[in-house]
Amino acid sequence: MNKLLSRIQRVDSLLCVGLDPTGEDAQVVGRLTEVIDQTAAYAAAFKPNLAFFLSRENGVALLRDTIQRIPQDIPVILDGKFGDISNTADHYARFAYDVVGADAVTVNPYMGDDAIVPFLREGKMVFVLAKTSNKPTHSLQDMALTSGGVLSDQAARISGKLDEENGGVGLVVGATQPEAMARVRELCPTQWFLVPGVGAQGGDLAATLRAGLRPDGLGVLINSSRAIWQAADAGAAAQELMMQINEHRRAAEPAVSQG
Ligand SMILES: O=c1ccn([C@@H]2O[C@H](COP(=O)(O)O)[C@@H](O)[C@H]2O)c(=O)[nH]1
Repeated sequence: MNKLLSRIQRVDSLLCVGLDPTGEDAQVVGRLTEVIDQTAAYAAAFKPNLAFFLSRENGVALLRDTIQRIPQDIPVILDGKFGDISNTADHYARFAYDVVGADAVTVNPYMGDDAIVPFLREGKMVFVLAKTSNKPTHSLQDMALTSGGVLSDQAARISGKLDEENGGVGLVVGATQPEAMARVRELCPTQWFLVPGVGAQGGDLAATLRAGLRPDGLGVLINSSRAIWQAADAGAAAQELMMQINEHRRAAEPAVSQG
């Protein structure tokens, strides 16, 4: 958490650069290096998605080398959407933190706090899936609870409780449904949101920031993966998105932190 805050303050950015490497194995290391080097100046964090590494021969080594390439002061969120019984989750946590060197992970809360607790470690962050950016036909997240609200509210509450007890727990909230984000922000007024869904998925950046930003102008990390990876100039794409985010933050004055 401190690493994230320090980084955000140093670069005045809420941009998370997603690393979902596609393309031939022979080119991928070069492209990863290029994207990291060109975008690092604008990145509050990087988010490699585990699937894009595991789908390659030597994917774990590629992931570890990629994380090592990222400047040390930039937090790395490993998007693995982990979620299993605690004994197994403990091994996922060792993989994420000790084997590949991530600073944070994404976790699926379907199996309850059991699946999340093993990832709570001093100095690390856990982003719990709450309201994701996809819009499935049959959505568990939108199922009504007899107690009122929907199932994703319960994920938000679990993450809030764990954050109160341990610190370092945020949520994943997609940018594609700003009204849902406003609801999660109401339930979780202080926590950090990792926000995928702008760029390739078409999320509305302005509406997302209006709904998700905390009064201090912080609290959201806007992720973009394909739109940066596929850009002819990844650095320019990242800089442009960082500037757009900051314009919207500034427009949401008065309480915005200037860095
Ligand atoms: O709700 C979610 C949770 C995670 N993701 C992941 O974020 C990136 C988004 O990629 P784009 O290319 O910017 O669309 C990708 O790794 C997803 O698996 C998400 O999209 N939505």
